Amino acid sequence: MASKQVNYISLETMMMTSKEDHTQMRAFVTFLAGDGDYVKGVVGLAKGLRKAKSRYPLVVAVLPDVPEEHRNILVSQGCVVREIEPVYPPENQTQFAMAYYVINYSKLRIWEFVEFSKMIYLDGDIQLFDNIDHLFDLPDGNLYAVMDCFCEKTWSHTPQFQIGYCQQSPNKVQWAEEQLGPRPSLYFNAGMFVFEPKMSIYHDLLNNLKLTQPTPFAEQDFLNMYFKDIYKPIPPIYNLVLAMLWRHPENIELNKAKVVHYCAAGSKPWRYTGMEANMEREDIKILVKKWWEIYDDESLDYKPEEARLQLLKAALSEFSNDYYMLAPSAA
Ligand SMILES: O=c1ccn([C@@H]2O[C@H](COP(=O)(O)OP(=O)(O)O)[C@@H](O)[C@H]2O)c(=O)[nH]1
Ligand SMILES: OC[C@H]1O[C@H](O[C@@H]2[C@@H](O)[C@H](O)[C@@H](O)[C@H](O)[C@@H]2O)[C@H](O)[C@@H](O)[C@H]1O
Ligand SMILES: [Mn+2]
Repeated sequence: MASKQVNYISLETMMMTSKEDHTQMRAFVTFLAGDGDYVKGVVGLAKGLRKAKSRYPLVVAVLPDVPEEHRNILVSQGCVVREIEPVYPPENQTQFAMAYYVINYSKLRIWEFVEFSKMIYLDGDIQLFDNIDHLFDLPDGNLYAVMDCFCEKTWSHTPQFQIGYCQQSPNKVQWAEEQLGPRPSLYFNAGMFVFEPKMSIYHDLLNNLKLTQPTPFAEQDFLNMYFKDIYKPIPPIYNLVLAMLWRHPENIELNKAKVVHYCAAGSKPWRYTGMEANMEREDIKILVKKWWEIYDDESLDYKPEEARLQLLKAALSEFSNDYYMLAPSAA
């Protein structure tokens, strides 16, 4: 019996011929700036995506000031590291809600990652506790994100905060149109959003930025202005803004949260002390502990050989399906 000559084509060739059309390239993307401790957030995110068995890679858009050592840590965790140039807002006297928000405009560079047809942006202070790959299948042409909450004092500069209005509970305090003008459009938290990179949008974003007076929530305000006509809200389980736990508990089912956003003051797990307002809450302590369990779990570290094997298995199963369909029936 002649040995069955099997020509093992390269894994890369297999992947090139895989069913998934390469215009359907998809990835998660996050943003990292500075040489500080946010790199821990990104490592945690990479491990959380692995624990959730996501099919897609994590691209990290890094500013030039991210040190080689941090970039190597991210590569060792299976991340795709892409350096971007900073984006600055026009000259301004704005008091940003947080002084460092000025660097967050650099997030806009992710619209030029056009080798990907669809991406999900996640802040570095976000963690996944369930698989959200299905969000990549949301219809094209919209930007999908979770609605924010206006009740924290970081919003004290806004009319909605001053009258106690919040889009999360629109009937609690009515928005008086005659005095205040039209109700604000639905407003999303820019810590997580599903979007399609496109050069035409990228250039239009940067051109519009030059003409837009910066505001306290920096690029988040700008993105809400720019995408207000195509923004589509998705449920809070996809970006639990922690303040919702004490501001709108009726809107939250904590055990169903697939994505948690550690954006409340004092809630960054890698800096957590429990001293700031609301940080002594049991649910906050549990969420911080859950973040550390993933961060410290060595079984979730990236293992290149295992990753290649997974790729090979996926490619072989697709390839063999095609092969048996094409191969002559056995004699
Ligand atoms: O020194 C910093 C500050 C911010 N970021 C990135 O910018 C995102 C937005 O900032 P942050 O999450 O602190 O804003 P918040 O959601 O807490 O308002 C972070 O998640 C990080 O991805 C960073 O890499 N280094
Ligand atoms: O640079 C502006 C930032 O704006 C957002 O911050 C949050 C945070 O400040 C909370 O403390 C507020 O309560 C919340 O409403 C606000 O959205 C995004 O999460 C972040 O990625 C970034 O875009
Ligand atoms: Mn954040």
